[in-house]
Amino acid sequence: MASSEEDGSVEEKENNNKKRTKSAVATAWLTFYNIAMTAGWLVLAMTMMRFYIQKGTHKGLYRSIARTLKFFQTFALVEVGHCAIGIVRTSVIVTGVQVCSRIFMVWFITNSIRQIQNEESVLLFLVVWTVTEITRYSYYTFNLLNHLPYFIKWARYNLFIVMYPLGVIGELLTIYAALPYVRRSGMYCMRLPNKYNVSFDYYYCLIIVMLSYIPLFPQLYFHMLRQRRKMLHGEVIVEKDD
Ligand SMILES: CCCCCCCCCCCCC[C@@H](O)CC(=O)SCCNC(=O)CCNC(=O)[C@H](O)C(C)(C)COP(=O)(O)OP(=O)(O)OC[C@H]1O[C@@H](n2cnc3c(N)ncnc32)[C@H](O)[C@@H]1OP(=O)(O)O
Repeated sequence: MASSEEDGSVEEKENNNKKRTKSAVATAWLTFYNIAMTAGWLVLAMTMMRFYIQKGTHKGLYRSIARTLKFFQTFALVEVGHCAIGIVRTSVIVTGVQVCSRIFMVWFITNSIRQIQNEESVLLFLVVWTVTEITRYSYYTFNLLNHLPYFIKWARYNLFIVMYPLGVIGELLTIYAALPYVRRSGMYCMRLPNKYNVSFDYYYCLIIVMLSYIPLFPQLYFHMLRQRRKMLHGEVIVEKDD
């Protein structure tokens, strides 16, 4: 009996040690990740401001930041992994939709269709994303370091109220502007007959993507409103599992 109790406590200690090491490694990685992402989006903000001050126009701005934007926005895929392995307490689905829709906007819309890169709507979502991500990653960083200034917490859980709809407007207007070019060029389309016997029309795919904002965006927005109530007003919220 005594020996099994001893075994139990040794096992428990080992488990606790493993958890501690795992959480120390996870915290170190998350701190590094969030600092790198804050820095990346700050570089984007500074490049955009410098471009606008020097040229006095937003035309050509996308080209000047394209590489940095593609790198940091694509790297955010790591966040889906963070949720999947459980080192952050966020839904894989919510994070997955958020990150994938952004990657889609960058790679399959803005980067692929040169003719729309100078649209005002592109500038709108770029500015909104940049402000949001600098706030979000600096919030996570200071939070992990246990030195979170209240104004960053306030910004994280208030700015999105306006920024989220503005970002969505920018994204939807950009996809809408892309439609005529996609239709005319037939890009990413597969017409029958072909050896795979599959037909795909990117134009209709884009219309479906636009329509999918109707059910998906409110879920992300209400998720953030619940987070806001929890973080700023201390409300206990029971979330359903994925
Ligand atoms: C393939 C084709 C796809 C086509 C799909 C088309 C449909 C698309 C519809 C979607 C529209 C999206 C539009 C969007 O792109 C527009 C914009 O973004 S505009 C700019 C405004 N945006 C925002 O404000 C973004 C808000 N969203 C988010 O912040 C996150 O992405 C989200 C995952 C939605 C929510 O975040 P989360 O659930 O993580 O909330 P919290 O920040 O409160 O965090 C919860 C806890 O997790 C800890 N955490 C999370 N991440 C980290 C991290 N990196 N490091 C450390 N800790 C982290 C956090 O601290 C919390 O922990 P605790 O509860 O212990 O305090």
